[in-house]
Amino acid sequence: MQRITPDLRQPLFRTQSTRTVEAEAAARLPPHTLMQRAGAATARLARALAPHARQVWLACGAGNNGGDGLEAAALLQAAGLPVAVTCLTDDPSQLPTDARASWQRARNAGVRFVGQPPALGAQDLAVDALLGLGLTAAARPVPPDSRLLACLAALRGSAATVLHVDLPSGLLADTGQYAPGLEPDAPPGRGARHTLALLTLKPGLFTALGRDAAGDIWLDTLGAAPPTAGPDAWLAGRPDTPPRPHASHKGRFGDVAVVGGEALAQRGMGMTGAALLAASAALHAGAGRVLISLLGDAADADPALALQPECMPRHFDALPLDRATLVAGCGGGTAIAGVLPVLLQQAPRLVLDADALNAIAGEARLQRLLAARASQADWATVLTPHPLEAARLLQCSTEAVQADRLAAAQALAERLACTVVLKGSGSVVAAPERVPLVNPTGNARLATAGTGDVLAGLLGARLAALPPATAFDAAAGACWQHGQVADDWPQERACTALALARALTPDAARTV
Ligand SMILES: NC(=O)C1=CN([C@@H]2O[C@H](COP(=O)(O)OP(=O)(O)OC[C@H]3O[C@@H](n4cnc5c(N)ncnc54)[C@H](OP(=O)(O)O)[C@@H]3O)[C@@H](O)[C@H]2O)[C@@H](O)CC1
Ligand SMILES: [K+]
Repeated sequence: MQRITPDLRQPLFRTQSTRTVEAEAAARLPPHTLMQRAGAATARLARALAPHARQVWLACGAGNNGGDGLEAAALLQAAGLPVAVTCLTDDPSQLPTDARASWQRARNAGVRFVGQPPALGAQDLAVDALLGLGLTAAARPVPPDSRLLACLAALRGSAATVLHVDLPSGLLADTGQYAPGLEPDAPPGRGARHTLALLTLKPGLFTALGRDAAGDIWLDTLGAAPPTAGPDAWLAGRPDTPPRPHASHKGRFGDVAVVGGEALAQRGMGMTGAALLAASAALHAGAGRVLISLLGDAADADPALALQPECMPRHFDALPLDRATLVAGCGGGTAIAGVLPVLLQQAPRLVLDADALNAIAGEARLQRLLAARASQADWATVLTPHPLEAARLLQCSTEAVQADRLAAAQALAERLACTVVLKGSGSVVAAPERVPLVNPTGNARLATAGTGDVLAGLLGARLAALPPATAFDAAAGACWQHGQVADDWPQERACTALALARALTPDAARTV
């Protein structure tokens, strides 16, 4: 069993791939072995998480996830713990074969079966074995049974430590969304939350609503052989940032040019701050030189630029498009559309964010110019949409993007032939013909204006540095570093976008 941390890259498998792993393992082992191993791993972690529990309550569903819970209940009872089980079926003949055997073992061990969830205190432990990999998203004609809903509400609101077996019940393994009718309808309880993933890690644990539902994640492969097929996605690990040689000069770390920051005078909505944040991030992340080209009359940016004298203002026409890494769109307003055709056709390394994405979504010609970049050898293009911007580009709703974030990011990457960072909880990095990646770092402190601009600037710096990173690796590294700085942020200090930009370093070290 291992605890999952952001440092190590991990393979992720969707439901279908996990089913293959399960079938291959089950075929090699005596009957019931996998469930016994799953129950033993659950019992072991349960005891480690709540060594002083006065009560251990296990909520067990009517499938094999429930079987894992029943198996754990038998072992915990045998170890002398005060165990109570609520089982969603009163008739064991309704259980699948393995789960039926575990039900019998729990009975034989003397486990107490209770109809209703018991009251639990903060030192107690609840084990969630209601629904796992067998959960389906299809809407059901009959509403979920009231005992299931009561158990889910008790688990979710519990003050006790909760250990979810394989998946938090109700959460879909592939997407990190809840199945219809099983969404939480109250704020979560204050107890610690853990998930013990079995056989494989599933992408839904790490993106969309999965992070909040799952808490700390553990993996037990149950001794199953690694899957023969490659993973469906990767959980990113700490990026490999090469050390900077002593004999360095600024040319080695590249020029980043930020284009955006529509002036207040343009439409009465000043957005120069966004471009300045991206520029500051690029500078602190180690770009050799940072140029900034503001759109429109930049007079209102002068005081801010004076505070960051390392950033060099440039007219758009004076930018070295062929040599610099361009970060375009941060606070770009409508003015960005005017310079996009030139950027798309002349800038070999390009990060497109915010209003640049909105402009592209609204103009077929810009989409064609974007897709055409793929035919240029060694050109790199990264898009950094949040879910609404991705929805505009895909011409669908935000809900459709969030319903399967991995699939949406991949679809966008294939359609526009570039690297895509779909931002949000568990940012997804996708590129044509690459296995997508989910970022494990970051937290809700990043949900504040300007942090997206910081990410774009950081990405620009990673793309500009030598030795050259691929667009995919630069994007993955930037997401990881951006989130890690927020994860290391001192509790008592406000995490504003500017402070975040200034906490970046060239080597992804912890510096806050
Ligand atoms: N086999 C093995 O050896 C091993 C299996 N393992 C374990 O088995 C788990 C998978 O077990 P599984 O396939 O039996 O499905 P499971 O997650 O228990 O769910 C089935 C239940 O869900 C219900 N249900 C479905 N959708 C629903 C909805 N929308 N809304 C409401 N209810 C819904 C469905 O209801 P039904 O369709 O029958 O009405 C049925 O009652 C896996 O996660 C791991 O823990 C591991 O121990 C390794 C060894
Ligand atoms: K579960």
